[in-house]
Order: sequence, then structure tokens, then C-alpha cells
Amino acid sequence: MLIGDHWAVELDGFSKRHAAGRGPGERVMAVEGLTLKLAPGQILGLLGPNGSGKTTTLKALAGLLVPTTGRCRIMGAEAGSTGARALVGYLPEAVRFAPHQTGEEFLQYCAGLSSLPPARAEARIKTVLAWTALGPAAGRRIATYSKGMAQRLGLAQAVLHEPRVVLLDEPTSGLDPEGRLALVRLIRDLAGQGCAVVLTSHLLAQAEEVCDRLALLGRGRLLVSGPTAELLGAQTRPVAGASRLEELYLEKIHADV
Ligand SMILES: Nc1ncnc2c1ncn2[C@@H]1O[C@H](COP(=O)(O)OP(=O)(O)OP(=O)(O)O)[C@@H](O)[C@H]1O
Repeated sequence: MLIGDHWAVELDGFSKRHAAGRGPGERVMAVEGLTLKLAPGQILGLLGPNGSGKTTTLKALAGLLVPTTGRCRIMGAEAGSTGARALVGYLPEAVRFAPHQTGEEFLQYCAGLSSLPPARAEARIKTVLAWTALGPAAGRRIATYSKGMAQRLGLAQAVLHEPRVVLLDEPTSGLDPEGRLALVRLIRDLAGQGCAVVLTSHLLAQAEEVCDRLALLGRGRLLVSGPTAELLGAQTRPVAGASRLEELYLEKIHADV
């Protein structure tokens, strides 16, 4: 399960309060006391209603937010440290591309941000363009890309520096079935290469199919987590028209009032 003595991802009592206004008392408790672990090569689906703390958790793991309390670690390194940043790749929910740039220029820019040496940058850009099937479109302006192509480019930037942990915020949202399938294949491929993947999604059927483990958040707190097969195997109450995961989701969210 572990590489060395470390989990790929470890959240230990992670809490985050966001400042919601100018006053010191105006705070939003986005995540409260979240403890989770993920081994290399596993895919974790972070689920929950809007505002339940999924993006806040990913941002903390990416080192973009400092925990209010608790710890977030990537392969044993404190999230946000130089060591952890080199090991983690992040695809935000909405990537902001400069539309005048070509796909290749965008990746060159990202390689610069990651301080990849020129020869390694060139080789990695070639590899990720081929991996995401964007090679033929590499010289085209991003403004001309379909949403599926833009999302694959976003994934290409997330893995450019060969991270061991990849964080994906709603990676297949808004994609057509073919685009979704292409992303799912790439995500599985990453796990097959030994990466730990944490993704958020509102698409329960897809999460059920793709994720080895699931964690359901409600109002910033962990409602249930575990291996997908185990969680769904315990779900026996039949609800007409609902999948086992939809059933579990609704049961836990409705109980969290
Ligand atoms: N920068 C911020 N400043 C203040 N409050 C924030 C900030 N970011 C998030 N929040 C609040 O924290 C809570 C959790 O938000 P978060 O974006 O993590 O939820 P989410 O589960 O990712 O939601 P969604 O499914 O809509 O993407 C919400 O109440 C949100 O309004």
C-alpha cells in the first residue's frame, strides 16, 4: 500500500475556514476534520453536493491553500512545500487558457513554470501531446479546440512534470460521451502507471465505474468513505430507478441535516 513509509495522499484532520468578509468573525467552515489516505495507483472519487468542500480539499493538496488546522501530505511531504509541489499535478475545474496560444506554446509556458530543463521539457511536451492525442493539433490556436481537446490539454499540463499524484476537479464535466470516455481512459492509464488520482465529480455513474475508492462529503464533513466495491456491496435497499451509488449518496446526504 505504501511507498517507503508514505501514503501517496494523506489528509489528517484537515480543516479549512475561508474568510467570507472583512470582519475576523466572518468565516466559512469549508472543510472540517477530514482524514483520508490514498495509496499509489488508486483512484479516489471525492463526491458531495455543491459547496461541500471538494475543491477546497483539492486546492489544499495542490498547495494552493493553507490548512486552518490539520495536515495535508503528498508522498509524505507537506502540501505546498517544494518537495510536494514537484510530486503533484492539478487540473482546476476551469483552466484559463490564453486563446491566442497554440497547445504547444501553452505547454512550453507550463514547462517554464515547472522549471523543467529545456531538453526534458521538449521530450515531455512531445510525450504528453501524443498521450492526449493532441499531436496533430499542437500547432493550432487553443481558441479553435473543442471542449474535449481543451480538457485533454489541461490534463497534459497537469502531468507534464511527471507527478506521482494527480488532482482533477470535475475533469469530465460538460464533455460529450466520446470526450468523457477519452478522459476516463487517460485517468485509468495514469493509475496504471502508479499515479494516485483524486478526482471530484457530480457524475455518480462514472465515479462508481472509475474510482477504486469513494469519499462522500456533506457540508465539509466526511459522511462515508471506503473502497467502492465495499461501499456499494453494503447498499441493498432498492430504490426504483436509482443506482446503488445514487442510493447511498441520497441516503447519506438526506441524513446529514
Ligand atoms: N475563496 C473562498 N472564500 C470564501 N468562501 C469560499 C471560498 N472558496 C470556497 N468557499 C466556500 O467554501 C465552501 C466549500 O466550497 P468548495 O468550492 O470547496 O465546494 P465544492 O464541493 O467544490 O463545490 P462545487 O461542487 O460547487 O464545486 C462553500 O461554502 C464555498 O462557498
